[in-house]
Amino acid sequence: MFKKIDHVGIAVKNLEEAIKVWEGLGFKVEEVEEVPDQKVKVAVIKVGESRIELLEATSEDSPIAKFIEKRGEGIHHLAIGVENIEEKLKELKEKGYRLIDEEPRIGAGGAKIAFVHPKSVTGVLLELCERKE
Ligand SMILES: C[C@@H](C(=O)O)C(=O)SCCNC(=O)CCNC(=O)[C@H](O)C(C)(C)COP(=O)(O)OP(=O)(O)OC[C@H]1O[C@@H](n2cnc3c(N)ncnc32)[C@H](O)[C@@H]1OP(=O)(O)O
Ligand SMILES: [Co+2]
Repeated sequence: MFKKIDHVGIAVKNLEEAIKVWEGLGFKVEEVEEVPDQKVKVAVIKVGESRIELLEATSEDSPIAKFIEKRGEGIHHLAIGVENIEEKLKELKEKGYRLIDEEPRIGAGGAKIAFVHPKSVTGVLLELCERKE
């Protein structure tokens, strides 16, 4: 059911500056994409079978803006690749996990994504991600 760690999301104040820092480490940004539905701009770094997602808010009311206001820059969410996101959401709902998204939404790279509330997952914002590889 779980395929792999799809990506780790990192909240950053300024994407261009963050890209310089991460590329200085030797990583390579594959693409930069805006995801208006999530009010974010994303820089994707491939690391083996997983990714690092650098996230900048595109509006004041972006979840990333609120997160940085409260906690500063840092790890924001953990995304796990799943075979069938609808099935997983149904299972977690039945088990009483607090779903932020009852239905999947479209995320970076056209993946189907849905979030589970951090209060239900030991303080971790969990993203389920179904991606056509
Ligand atoms: C591009 C796409 C993709 O992969 O394709 C993405 O990733 S988009 C990535 C951006 N989109 C998202 O994050 C969408 C899902 N996120 C949300 O719906 C929101 O950010 C929530 C997670 C519901 C939090 O929003 P809310 O307005 O409730 O903020 P809040 O500060 O009042 O947070 C409520 C409680 O959750 C905690 N909290 C908030 N954000 C957290 C996070 N990222 N990790 C762990 N805990 C977190 C706060 O500390 C607070 O706990 P205390 O009360 O104990 O202080
Ligand atoms: Co993500």
